Amino acid sequence: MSKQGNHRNNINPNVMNRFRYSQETAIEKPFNWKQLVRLLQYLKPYSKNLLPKSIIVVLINTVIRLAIPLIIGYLILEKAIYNKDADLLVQLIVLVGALYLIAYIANYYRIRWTHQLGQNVIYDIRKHLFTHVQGLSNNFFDNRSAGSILVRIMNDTGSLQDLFTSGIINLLMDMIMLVGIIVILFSLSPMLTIAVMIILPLMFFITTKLRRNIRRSWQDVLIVQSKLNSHLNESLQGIRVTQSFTQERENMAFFDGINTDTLERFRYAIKKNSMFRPLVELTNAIGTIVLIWFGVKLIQSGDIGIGIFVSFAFYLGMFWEPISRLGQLYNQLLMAMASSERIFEYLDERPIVAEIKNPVELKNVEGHIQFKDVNFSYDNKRTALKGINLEIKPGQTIALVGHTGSGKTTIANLISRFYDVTSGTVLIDGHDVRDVSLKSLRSSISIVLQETFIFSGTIMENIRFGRPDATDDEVIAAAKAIGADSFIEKLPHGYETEVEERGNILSVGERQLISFARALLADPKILILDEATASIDTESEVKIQNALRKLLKGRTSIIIAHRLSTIRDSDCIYVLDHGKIIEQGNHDELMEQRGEYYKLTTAQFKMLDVV
Ligand SMILES: Nc1ncnc2c1ncn2[C@@H]1O[C@H](COP(=O)(O)OP(=O)(O)OP(=O)(O)O)[C@@H](O)[C@H]1O
Repeated sequence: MSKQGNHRNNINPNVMNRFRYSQETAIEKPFNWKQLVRLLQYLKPYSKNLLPKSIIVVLINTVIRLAIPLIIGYLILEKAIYNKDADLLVQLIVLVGALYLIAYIANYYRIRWTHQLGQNVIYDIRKHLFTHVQGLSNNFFDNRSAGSILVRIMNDTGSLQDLFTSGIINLLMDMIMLVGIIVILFSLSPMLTIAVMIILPLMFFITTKLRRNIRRSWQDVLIVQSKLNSHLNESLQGIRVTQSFTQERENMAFFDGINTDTLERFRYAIKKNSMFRPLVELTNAIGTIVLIWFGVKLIQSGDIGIGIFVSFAFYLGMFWEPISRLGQLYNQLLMAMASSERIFEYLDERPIVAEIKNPVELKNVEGHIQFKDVNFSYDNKRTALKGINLEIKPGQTIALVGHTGSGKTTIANLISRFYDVTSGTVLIDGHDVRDVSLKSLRSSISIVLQETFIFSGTIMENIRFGRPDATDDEVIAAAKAIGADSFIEKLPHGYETEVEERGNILSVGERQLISFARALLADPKILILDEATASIDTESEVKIQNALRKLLKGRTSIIIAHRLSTIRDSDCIYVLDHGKIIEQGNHDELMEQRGEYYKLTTAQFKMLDVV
């Protein structure tokens, strides 16, 4: 700990400030039944098989455990032994043995089925959450780190496991047990019962007093865990940059810091948590003392027999068990409340880009795109696009050029409806994109980005991503058409070479070629190339130009490029500046105008001359 502290002290504070992650904020809400009921909905699919089966075995087990002390104390001691009835004694012993056996079998199935039930429910919640998160709009992901989303899908659902595995079913068992014991105790000796029950308020006090503390401390653990995940995720993704700037020590210092924080908060939560059981056991001890002291007096005065006292002792032993377990369940519930609040927060998140009821299904897309007076802001503060009007006829190729941050990618984002316009309309084949089903819209568009995402799997699978039903021959044909085939053939296992997530074994240009092949195979009507050729060297670019010509043929294409040589042949070039179109026309027209495009082009030629 002190070592870690020293480690941190030597680091420039400016560096430590670099590590800021969008953090989970603790959601403070009191325990609420509505939330629990919502959580319990996940049991519904099992209401006809696993749930009733588990309840039946729990009931059998509970009833037997309740009956045994009565048989031993009241029937065996008070009736059979007291009356010296040997036959009855043997029968009762056989009965107790048989009941124990049944209880053990029931218990075996209780454990098996409740665990099965718990695992199934967690599987369902995780699936529901992942499916939901996957359908959320881009702005959701803009504001959250991958690490914090990961924590909710994995850790938060995981912490519900105990509740569904043992908690809920045990709750039933414990409640029946408690009520059963109280009823039996009262019927055996009301006076002794009242004496022993004096401890109940103490129990209640303990559970309510610790309640808030425990809940908060578990939330704290989840918060730092999410920070740790975010940092790990970022560190691993940026490992090369970290190593090249020799920032490992700073990275490590920060990691140490949050790792220690996690450990400490966990320790604190455990400390709070572990106070429950000893306190329950303390009350247990007090109860036993009261029983012996008061029970012996009642026996001496002849108010109760020895058999009733023995039954009492049995029941008292059993009585604290469900109370202590209910305390445990209470903890589980508090943790489940914290986790489920966080899970439901995501589940209640609605995609901002939502489909209308009965959306238009785009069929036989022609690829006619129009922007009418489009204004857009990502955050309602800064304007990304201002008064954009443009029209791309089916099969045309247009180019978007302009300085960094001028709004080129934003136009592409609005065509695919990753975001909705702030005002104005974007039309595809005459339909407002907001009226069109997202699936039919996005499956008509392929986007090739500069930063290509390669999924873990084979090269073949990666190219097939855009059209999962394509045959191997079709995949290979697409790769050949693009010119990717020659480098793929040289890989150790050709098309079957496994690439890890992000495709680290491939060069940036090779990844780019794969994404071209992916786009060609998907055969979209609309193609968006966002800086897609930026990572390809000039020699390969000649090949790529040929491939591009094939790729663009018969499609409406939008090319975003800083390297202006790639867009010369476009039907129309739009020059953007601070979210506005400031010039438009084909290459020759714009060169004649001697405006911004002319300046950009000549600047690039001069740079090439210098090189
Ligand atoms: N997800 C986002 N949230 C908030 N603002 C954003 C987001 N994405 C982009 N912006 C802002 O919107 C403006 C336009 O960005 P855009 O990505 O369209 O620029 P660009 O012309 O494609 O730039 P580049 O040539 O660097 O790719 C910029 O000011 C940028 O900071």
